[in-house]
Amino acid sequence: MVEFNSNILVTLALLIIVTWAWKIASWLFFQPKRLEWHLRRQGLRGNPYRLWHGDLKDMKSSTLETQSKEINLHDDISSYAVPFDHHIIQKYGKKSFVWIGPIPRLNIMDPDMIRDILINYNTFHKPKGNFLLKLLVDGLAFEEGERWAKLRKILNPAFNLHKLKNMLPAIYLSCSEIVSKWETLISPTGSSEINVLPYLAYLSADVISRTAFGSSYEEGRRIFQLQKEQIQLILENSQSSYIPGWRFLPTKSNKKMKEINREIRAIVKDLISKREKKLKEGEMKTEDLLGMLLESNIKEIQESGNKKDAGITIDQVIEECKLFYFAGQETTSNLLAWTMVMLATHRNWPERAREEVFQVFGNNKPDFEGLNHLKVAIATCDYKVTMILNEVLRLYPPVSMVSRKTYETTKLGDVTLPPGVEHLLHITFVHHDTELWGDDAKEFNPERFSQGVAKAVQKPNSYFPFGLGPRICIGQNLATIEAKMAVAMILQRFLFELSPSYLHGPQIRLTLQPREAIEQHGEMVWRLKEIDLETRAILRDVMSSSEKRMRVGEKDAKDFNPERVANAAKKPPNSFLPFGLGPRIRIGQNFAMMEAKVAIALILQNFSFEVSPILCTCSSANSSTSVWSSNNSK
Ligand code: HEM
Repeated sequence: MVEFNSNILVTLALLIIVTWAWKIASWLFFQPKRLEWHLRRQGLRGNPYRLWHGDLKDMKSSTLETQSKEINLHDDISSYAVPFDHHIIQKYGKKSFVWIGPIPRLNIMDPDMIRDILINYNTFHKPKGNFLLKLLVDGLAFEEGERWAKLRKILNPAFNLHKLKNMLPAIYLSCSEIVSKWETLISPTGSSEINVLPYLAYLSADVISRTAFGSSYEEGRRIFQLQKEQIQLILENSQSSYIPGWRFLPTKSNKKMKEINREIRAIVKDLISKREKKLKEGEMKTEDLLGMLLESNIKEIQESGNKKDAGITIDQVIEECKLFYFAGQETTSNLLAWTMVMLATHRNWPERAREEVFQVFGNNKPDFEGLNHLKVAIATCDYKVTMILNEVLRLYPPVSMVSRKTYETTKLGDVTLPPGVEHLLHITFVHHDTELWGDDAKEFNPERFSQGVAKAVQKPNSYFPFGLGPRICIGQNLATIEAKMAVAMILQRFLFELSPSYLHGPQIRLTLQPREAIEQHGEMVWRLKEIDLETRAILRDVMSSSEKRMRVGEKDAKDFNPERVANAAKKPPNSFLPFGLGPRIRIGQNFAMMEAKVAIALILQNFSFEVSPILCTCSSANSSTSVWSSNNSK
């Protein structure tokens, strides 16, 4: 009997071992080989499958090698930020694939395919099984099918543009805190070098804290810090190959990640219960995301006739709140960081946008009483600032790629995909494609959006910084309002330029970030110069009078006649070149002009002056001393 039992046990153990061995062999070898055969048969190309790692090792080394170097602002960022995929596309063409371990991932850059994939969200799913990412966030962004539809229905009302306008005071407070802080950091001489990155990160975390929880940044601070730590751990883990079951092992980093997750959940839970208590006591209006989410949830339950599974549980509410932080913080702060880089290096654009900001905001700081005006201002401050933000989102899309996976045989264009293939929709590559955007695709030119997004694109679906279709970013309006408000308030108060120590090198760590943000030790510094109220008024006048000057004709070439410069465009090309010409034109041109305009305007406002009789105009520049006699005109 004992012998019989032990025979059964041995057979069972053997059976289990053989089954697992077969599963592992299939997962590591037979399945990838079968998928490869299907793809190659249909004209798709990529590296031959290499056991377990696929292309992961090459991907890691090519990223490290490429990103150890610095690039110029005008260089192509696609080959820098996503070097391996870029290399594969160059080598095998647009119909190519990359091996993510044993899984082939197609490179998708065709706008029609992008539409087909993102519209058919029930066929093309978000790849599941990324446990590490799930530790960081879960909820709407990772749900599928009916669960996703139910959640989206409950969450949608909270992100409605009309409701978001009620959050303007909260967003204003966050922006105001940052610009006031910068004002205090600026030295009495009026200009200072400030590392703006931490402030931009603070700003978008603060906006989420205030709009989601109606509380200050301080209360949400811990969540923000913990999520940053979690992202770091996840990135470290995701760089090694995936091993099934690894997550259950009590490794140091697995334990740390679970601990962080528990702490974040506890903080959010506490915030929610305080919120619910206040709601019950009728103390607080429901004008924050959490309040609206809870309200919308109650409505959903009531409309379903109080069905048990209608609405969402407290655990799901916690996940959504974590998701707001995750999805909204880094994305928006990177949008702002790239906007500042672009404005600092394309000086005519801040001037043009500043003019618009002065027109809608006036010279005064917007304050609480002026919030109604602010609502109108933000809605109308819609031209140049929006053009700039659209162009930044095109060139530096914070979410630079989205992925999908098919779990059944699916047709995509002229290819039939076997189940198990992933798709990477390269937002950056599509946004930089000269076939879709013209020869200047890689240049910063907000003008292309002057007639709106629909007219800027040559082919539909070639611009999708917020995704497309039913799963388009739910926070798009919130991010846009925050970015507009922040850019407007920064332009209204500061002139800025990049510090010479800035190193350009956009890299993807979940989002597309400046190199400094990743290296953490580097600094993305701007030389900020505060524009005081008086100067703002002068600046505004200088700007509007420049329009009048444009209409004036020319006089004799040797006379001092500033009016002629306004007509320089009518002169033969290249006959006015005080800052040089071509690609090496002085980078500081606009900054110098702005500074000179402000200085001259202030001098003219405060002094009348004349050249002293002792000034000798024919002596050499080195030996002569310019002397003015001035009278304070006040
Ligand atoms: C500049 C800022 C932002 C950018 C560029 C951005 C980009 C995107 C993109 C491309 C997607 C689609 C992902 C996919 O299809 O796989 C997405 C989805 C999402 N975003 Fe954003 N986002 C931004 C800000 C925000 C903010 C502020 C929030 C919330 C507070 C947010 C919440 C979400 C959520 C919840 C989803 C998932 C939607 C769903 O699956 O139904 N995002 N975002």
